[in-house]
Amino acid sequence: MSAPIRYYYDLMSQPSRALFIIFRLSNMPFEDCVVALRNGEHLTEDFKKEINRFQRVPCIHDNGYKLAESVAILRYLSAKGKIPEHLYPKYFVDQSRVDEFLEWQHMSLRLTCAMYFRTVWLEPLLTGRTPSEAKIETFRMQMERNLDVVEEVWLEGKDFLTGSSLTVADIFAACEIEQTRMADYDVRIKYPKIRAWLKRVRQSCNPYYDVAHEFVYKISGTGPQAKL
Ligand SMILES: N[C@@H](CCC(=O)N[C@@H](CS)C(=O)NCC(=O)O)C(=O)O
Repeated sequence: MSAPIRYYYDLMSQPSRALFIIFRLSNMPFEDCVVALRNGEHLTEDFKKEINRFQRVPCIHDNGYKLAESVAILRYLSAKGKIPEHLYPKYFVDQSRVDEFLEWQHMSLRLTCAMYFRTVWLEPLLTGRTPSEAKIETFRMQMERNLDVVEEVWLEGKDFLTGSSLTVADIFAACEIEQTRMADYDVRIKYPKIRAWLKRVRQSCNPYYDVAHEFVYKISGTGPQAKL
């Protein structure tokens, strides 16, 4: 029997949380390798040489094979039979619908939610400088253009992003949207479909969803009951 994969992650990172939840739902054993981004643990030469040449999380080591990029990791483990079909379909047509979302989200939902989070929460913390209202507004508008697409296109007439049941697409998306809580953004106010969908995603993924988001809840001061 081969050793479990080594999973390098930080639950402050959206794609790290998504894979964490997916691995747990898949009953896939992994060796916990927590990387504290806030302490710069990924910025050392050792990390670059031994763990991930891109100096980011998430990444895995599978019996010496090193792989980064959350979506590549997901596809690799699915090809190895580690991810159940209901989460990431094997039939190419169904799979392509999930892939469509995974490709779409990188430069739209992920980019703009992450930029909003960075501008409102992370950069002030790192630099001590407060962003201007105009800058916050620009990033909020860019993010909301993509939240509009989730609300009006992806969630049009269905309970989950790609159909009637939960897939990895929902998990990746929810983790990106949850990140904005830490920047005091409440997605529930403008987006009733997203609000109801997030509840479904959380229910379908718990207890792992709440475990993965513990830190997000704590930082945002919004406990599980008060939220979504
Ligand atoms: N496209 C990559 C994104 C990875 C990524 O941006 N990771 C961030 C955390 S969410 C990171 O490690 N940042 C550290 C840094 O940039 O210094 C994926 O999906 O895995």
